Amino acid sequence: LAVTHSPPVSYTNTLIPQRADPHISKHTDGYYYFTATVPAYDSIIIRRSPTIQGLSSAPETTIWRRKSSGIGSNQIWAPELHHIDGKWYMYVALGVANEWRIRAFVLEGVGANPQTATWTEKGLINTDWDTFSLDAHHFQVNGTRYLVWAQQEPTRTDENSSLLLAKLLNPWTIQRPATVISRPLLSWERVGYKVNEGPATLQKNGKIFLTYSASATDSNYCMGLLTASVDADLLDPASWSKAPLPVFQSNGLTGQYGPGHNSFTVSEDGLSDVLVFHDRGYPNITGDPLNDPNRRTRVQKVYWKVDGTPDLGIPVPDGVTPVRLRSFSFPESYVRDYTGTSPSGAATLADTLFRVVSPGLAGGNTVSLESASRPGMYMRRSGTQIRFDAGNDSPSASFTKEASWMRKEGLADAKNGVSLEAAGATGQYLRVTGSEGGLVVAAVGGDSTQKGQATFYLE
Ligand SMILES: OC[C@@H]1O[C@@H](O)[C@H](O)[C@H]1O
Repeated sequence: LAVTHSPPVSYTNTLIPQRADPHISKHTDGYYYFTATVPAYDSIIIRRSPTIQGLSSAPETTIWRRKSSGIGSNQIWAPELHHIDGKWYMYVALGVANEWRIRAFVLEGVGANPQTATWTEKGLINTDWDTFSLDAHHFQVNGTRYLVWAQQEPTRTDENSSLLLAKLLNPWTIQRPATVISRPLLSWERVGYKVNEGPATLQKNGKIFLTYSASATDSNYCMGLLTASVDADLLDPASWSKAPLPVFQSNGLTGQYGPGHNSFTVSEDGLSDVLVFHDRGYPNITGDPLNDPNRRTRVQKVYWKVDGTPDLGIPVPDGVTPVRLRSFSFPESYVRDYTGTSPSGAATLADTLFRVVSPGLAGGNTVSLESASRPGMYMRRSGTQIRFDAGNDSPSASFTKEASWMRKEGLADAKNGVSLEAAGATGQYLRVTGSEGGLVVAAVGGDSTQKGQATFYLE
């Protein structure tokens, strides 16, 4: 299985404050379309931009507003915009005033640009049960259109929602009966509320990866992963295997809490998969988390494991998204963060994420590598060894120099690779010593092995 390697992405988080359940989709007109839940739960908005980062400042159009009575006169949750057979469809959960009655609903939009399209109501998605239903997501596999959504099963009222799947007869009508493909049975799915919701899909390597969110929408909120083969009978629950542990969750070191209700899109160059999700920048919430307006939209790159499955890693810190440095000499190993003077054990994706700080701590045209999983920790040379140490507000001159590097063309691949020469130590380069990721700083002569050890690909 060919592992997907793609150039780094560069986005700045937070992308959009106070926008939850973010849905970004790239359309054939070259625009990214964004919709999400607004804190007042009273309208459906759309933004568009030729770039993902541009969505942060793009004007927001309201295409639908809360009604005075009936369905749509209360919560408006988790809209998703899909273009199907030449028309736009907005899947959204709508509530009814003065009662806890939320149901999945569909709007249809006619017009090239959904911000100016003519929107009409196609009505409720008629499922088998008249119960709490939300977070409908449309996807297509081998030409068949499916809808997956969250709904409370009438026989399991001690739980809030399971994930249901059905074929679509048309964009607003499912083929019944639907199939339950996942229930909130694992401990991490049942903290605060017993929830499986916010499904999203990504297809690659002959597989369909369905992420979903679990537990209450506070810092316990996290994401799970269901996987099936694209050739399987997706309506057979046995076709889906569930990851036993969360694949994305709160991270105190990066300051990200309750990440979830994601969508997937692709980078501008079309080469990278991009995870779009919401979280908060603080763990503690007073009152019902749904009344806290600060779920914000964030984006980061999806990496792929050698077994062809997605690796979401950790929610990265605020600021510019990090990169990985893959070794030229040891193609499946990466520069990694570690404590002490050498790495031990297998590296996680998180260990290999670095922010390229430019200019570096030594200023000028140096760069520094800051660990994204341990913000504030910098890669520095200590004699011929490499350590990761905390920079502080007034780092010593020796620290800034030892933690700064000259970014050069790759010694073994000038076109695509990079090499890092120690600032203030001409000819001394960062070199990886083996597939376990040990690092040294040493001279590189004409020897191709040494040049290879000193060359990295940014991802
Ligand atoms: O944001 C409103 C709701 O909160 C989450 O629980 C759901 O996924 C979403 O529909």
